[in-house]
Amino acid sequence: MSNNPRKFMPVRRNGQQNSNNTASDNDGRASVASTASGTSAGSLAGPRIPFLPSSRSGTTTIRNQMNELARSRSVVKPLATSTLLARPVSSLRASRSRSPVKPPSSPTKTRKVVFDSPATSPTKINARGLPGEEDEEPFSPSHLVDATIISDIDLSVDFDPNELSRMLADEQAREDEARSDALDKVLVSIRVKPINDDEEAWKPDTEEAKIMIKGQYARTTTSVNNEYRYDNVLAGSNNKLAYEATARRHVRSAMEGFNSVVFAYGQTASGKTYTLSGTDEDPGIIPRAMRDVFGYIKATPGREYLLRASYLEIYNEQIHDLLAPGIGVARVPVMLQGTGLNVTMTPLREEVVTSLKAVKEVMERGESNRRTANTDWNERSSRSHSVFRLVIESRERTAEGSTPNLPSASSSSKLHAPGANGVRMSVLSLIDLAGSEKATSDKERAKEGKYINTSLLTLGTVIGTLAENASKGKSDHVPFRNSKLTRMLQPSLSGDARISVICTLNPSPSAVSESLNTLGFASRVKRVSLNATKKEIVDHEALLERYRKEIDELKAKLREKDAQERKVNRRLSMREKADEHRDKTDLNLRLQQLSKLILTSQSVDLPTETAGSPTKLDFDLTPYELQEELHNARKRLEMQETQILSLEAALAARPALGSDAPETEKDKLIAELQQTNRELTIVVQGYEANAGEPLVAVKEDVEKEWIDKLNALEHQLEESKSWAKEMTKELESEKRVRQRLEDEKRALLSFVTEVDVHMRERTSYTSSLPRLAISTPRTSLGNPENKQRSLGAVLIETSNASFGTLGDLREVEAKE
Ligand SMILES: Nc1ncnc2c1ncn2[C@@H]1O[C@H](COP(=O)(O)OP(=O)(O)OP(=O)(O)O)[C@@H](O)[C@H]1O
Repeated sequence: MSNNPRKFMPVRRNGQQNSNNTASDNDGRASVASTASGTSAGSLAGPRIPFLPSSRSGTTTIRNQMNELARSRSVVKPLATSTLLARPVSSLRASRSRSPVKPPSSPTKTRKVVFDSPATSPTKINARGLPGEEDEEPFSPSHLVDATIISDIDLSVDFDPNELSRMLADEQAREDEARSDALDKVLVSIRVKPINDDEEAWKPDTEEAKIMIKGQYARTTTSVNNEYRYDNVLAGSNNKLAYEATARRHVRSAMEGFNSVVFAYGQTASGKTYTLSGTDEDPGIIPRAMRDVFGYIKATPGREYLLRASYLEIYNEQIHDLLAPGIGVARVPVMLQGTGLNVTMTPLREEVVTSLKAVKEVMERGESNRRTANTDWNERSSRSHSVFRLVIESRERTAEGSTPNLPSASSSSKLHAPGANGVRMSVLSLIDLAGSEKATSDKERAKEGKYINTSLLTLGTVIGTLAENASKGKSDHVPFRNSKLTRMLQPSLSGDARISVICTLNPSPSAVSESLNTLGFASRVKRVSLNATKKEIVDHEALLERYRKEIDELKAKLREKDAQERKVNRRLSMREKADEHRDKTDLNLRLQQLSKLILTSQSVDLPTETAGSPTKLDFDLTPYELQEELHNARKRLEMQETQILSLEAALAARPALGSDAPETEKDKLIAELQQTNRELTIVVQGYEANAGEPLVAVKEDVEKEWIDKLNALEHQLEESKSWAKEMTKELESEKRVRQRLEDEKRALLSFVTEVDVHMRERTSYTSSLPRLAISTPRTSLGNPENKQRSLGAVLIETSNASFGTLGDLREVEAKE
């Protein structure tokens, strides 16, 4: 389990873990991973329980808590999504109104109902799952998990509280769709920007989906119509509501195989960008749409998907690929080719995206390219049309086609036979149009304004003609070719897409005439008829199919190699064995890379947050924390792998240039290829640097450890050296003392010898004299030898007394 990063759930460090409803924001995010994977795992492969080390007693409690939480989710989540949806909407509404979802007084009580109260339990339990007081309805097993008893604690901490209502809204939308075929018309919504000024010229009625101009301002216009009705009229700043009302259905349609277009139209500063992009706190249509795309994949186990994103802008009637290499004007402009429904853009870079994070990265890159094109990018952004496109390829999953590193046994039974269906391909286009504006005296602005107004005017004319044709059954010429914008939108506007238009309005009295224009455009768009159909494309056109084929081939090759390996009596040299091993590793690597590009409900990860991993390994981390580090590192590597593959895919998808193509075209292509090559090199270098990062970290740590040790040893050495110096000094002084003593000894000996000689001479002289009657006591001096000795001893003692070194002298003598 720990080998598969997707199955690993990161948990905060330092013993913090998700705990009930007191979890912090960060905990909430961490548990998104578990909830998201837990949901799909619950339906296909059982609940995923995070890796937790069993040896550490401190974490055992955490593990128990987590496991309990996982068990509770495995019971509650599938029912919270699928079972609730399976019930009629009306009954759900009834049950919600009877007993609204409330936080329980004690979190453990609700869980007890799920796990500890078997049907035989004599305890009476009420509909809220609490023992004791009874409700009117007696407890029955069918109430075990129900909308009425699911409390917040049973949902993950990050569970969107409006998820249920969104599902209900979905159901409602589905019913609406089936009833009125609403998506065969353009969905037209008006969004009125809130202004601080009390004075507003317009009065939106969101309930009735109409907007009225206030009396005093109506008189100032030539319009006879003072009230306008649309599919939606929105006021306020809530982007979530705006998304749900205007774009959600279209995103789902795109996932189901219909081309879908959502665009915002309106005067400058009326709120188009706010509606499409939103803010960090309240994301707009594009980020919400992307989240729903991945949510849809997650909720659709029967299909597999390949997503490709592109981002472009139309500025001064030129299309710029915001993801293409080159900067600003150096970038090769995108050309529109083909006619009618077959208009294509080339060269246009499409990048395979496998996660929300990757989509965000693509968008940010696009924005930054936009910025480099013009220092005053903010100004420019409002003066160019920007188009974010997501190509969605999908097909039914087959048992063979299930991703290789996932457990297919449990899911294969749900899958269809191979080749049952072709590949569906659709494009979701999210367009932020430039703001329409009045004439200006500034030359540059006037030029931009001319282009903007030309394209918007052409859009209006095209829409008007289409509306006329539709309502009067005519087939008048539609001037699509008069602007790049309308030409690009031709396939969609011709009916082959589901379209939602959000017309943004500045309610200020000073903008009444612009607002009337916008409402006029909205009314015309409303009359356009659409007839979008699902498209199944031939195999070789779909990247998904190409990848799938390659995957199948790789698998076949691997099987063949395995079979060969098993053959008996197969003798291989070491070199052959190494080659074979390397071949297999390469095949496996490519297989894994391709498999990652194909998204399935199991592989999609909704949470986007990945905590930045520290670059150094801390050996004091617990095994669990190290596992977390590893997980983060793997995620980073995966992202880079995907980036490499996206670039490869972009290369593969590049249209081949015919041999008769003009030289300039060839040069352009070569320049582009060189740039792509450079990018690939940079990414690969980054990848390699990252891949080596753990090693670098280990090396740094080991080095640090050894440097510390070395310093300690050097210190020790210094101490020893100074000790040795001291010793040498002492020895020197000892030596000097010894020398002095020897000199003294020698002097003393010669003195003694001299004295002895002198004494002997004196004795012989005395003995030659006539004997004196001197009475000498009979002591030791009676013996001449003793006499001599005693004198020597006396002298020596005298000399010792004067030098005080007799002991030393004796010692030296003894040694000698
Ligand atoms: N519904 C809204 N709620 C709150 N603020 C809004 C809303 N609509 C627009 N705004 C604010 O009004 C300002 C202008 O909005 P925005 O940039 O979205 O206009 P725009 O139509 O995209 O302009 P342009 O055509 O020049 O690009 C921004 O500061 C934005 O935050």
